[in-house]
Amino acid sequence: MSALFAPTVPRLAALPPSRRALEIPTSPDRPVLTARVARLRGAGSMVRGRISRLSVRDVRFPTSLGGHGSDAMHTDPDYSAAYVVIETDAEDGIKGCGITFTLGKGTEVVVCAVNALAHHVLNKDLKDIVGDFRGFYRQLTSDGQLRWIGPEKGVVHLATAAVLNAVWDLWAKQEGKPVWKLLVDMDPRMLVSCIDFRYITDVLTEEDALEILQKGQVAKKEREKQMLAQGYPAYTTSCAWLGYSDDTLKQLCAQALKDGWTRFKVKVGADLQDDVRRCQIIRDMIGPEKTLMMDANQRWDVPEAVEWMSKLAKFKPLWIEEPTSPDDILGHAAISKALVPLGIGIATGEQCHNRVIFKQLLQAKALQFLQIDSCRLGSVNENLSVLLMAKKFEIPVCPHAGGVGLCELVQHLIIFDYISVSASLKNRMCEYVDHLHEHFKYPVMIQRASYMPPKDPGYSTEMKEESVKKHQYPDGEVWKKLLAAQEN
Ligand SMILES: C[C@H](O)[C@@H](O)[C@@H](O)[C@H](O)C(=O)O
Ligand SMILES: [Mg+2]
Repeated sequence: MSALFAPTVPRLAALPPSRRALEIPTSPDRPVLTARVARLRGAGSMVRGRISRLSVRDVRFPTSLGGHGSDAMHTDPDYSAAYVVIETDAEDGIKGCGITFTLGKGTEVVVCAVNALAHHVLNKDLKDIVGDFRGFYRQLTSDGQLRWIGPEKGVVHLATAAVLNAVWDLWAKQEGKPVWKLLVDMDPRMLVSCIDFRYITDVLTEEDALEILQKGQVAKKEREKQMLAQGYPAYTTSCAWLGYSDDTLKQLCAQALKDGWTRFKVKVGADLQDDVRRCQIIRDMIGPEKTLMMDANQRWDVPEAVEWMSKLAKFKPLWIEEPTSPDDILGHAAISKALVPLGIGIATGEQCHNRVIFKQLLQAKALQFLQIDSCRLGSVNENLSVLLMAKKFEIPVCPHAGGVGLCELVQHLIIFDYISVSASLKNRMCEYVDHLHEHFKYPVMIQRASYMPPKDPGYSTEMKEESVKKHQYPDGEVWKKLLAAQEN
């Protein structure tokens, strides 16, 4: 269902001045706002226009019909997105598109949350937003009424990500650069000004962040060239969804090997005997040298995770992903302590609420591979803080991708990370899943099992209008047919 927001009179205008002050969460550093805007202008920035319109649509793909995306906890996922488009009055016709990844019915709840946040964006000058991005991020995440159903977690945070992803897309399009390049070229002080450091200054201060980013400037040009020539290494999850038959698994694995893939992820966690059989098939097919990862999608309690993985250790997995609840930091630490001696690392992050939980996972030595997600955290802004914390703790970042659009988005973050932050490819790779790219205007490009840096301006978030129309729920052609068939 589509919800459209025409320009409205700002809600604040109706309030007496005394209340207005209460309604606007002040930016931590509003006094330097003008300095930042000046810096933007000084950098020859092209930023322009006032946000005049925001629309959000519920777009769903019936992936559950083929068992695609299935795991031990999500047995029938319909890959979906709350798809946000923002427009400005700048008359250049450029729109910012943002998504957040959801599953089926969850989308309608996220769409409501985007609508509830829309007034923070409407009638704002893009220049003011990006000139004080930290302040704007905090305005969205500190809404005095909406933060009660977060804060910075769950539905309201997914919605924040969709909105901010659209802002980043708009900004990068206006600058004529892909987001990764916008970030790589950005002055480190400006990058730092996009991050909300609240709650993480015990491990990462603004000064620490600046120092990391300044060090990252060294040999940056060479790393950029390297990325453009070779791309960022990827692994595939496409062969081994839990709902696939052994025949499908074998067929897809054979094809992936032919296509040059060397790193594979298999879903586990529902039934031990099934896991043993499927892991044996895949290990036999890929041989002892290629990399295998396992993903339990939060299925186990802590002792169960250790016991189960001890039985799968013979298949030499590099990591077990989400062995238990994503909120259980100490549980992850305990599992890590038990499994690292067996050569198995812990990976987690696709359902990690925010930078605070990532901070604690790092502090507690609860993970060996950190999986950022472009749509679960508060967009580029919050992801920047996590990339910098991971660098400080020297933990490799291996982003979560797949779903619908996650590969398109996260490639920008990890390419930036390599060029400007980590400067390392050791133990690093980005997830790839071969679904639904055809619905995007600027789909990812994979060559030799690597992500080739996107060249089109923006965040690669724009979907093809005909795909959106067809898959909108429940009125799109695809869903009308499916729903009618269900009734008969
Ligand atoms: C429901 C989804 O497909 C998940 O299974 C998927 O994101 C997965 O955890 C992954 O790591 O790719
Ligand atoms: Mg996973």
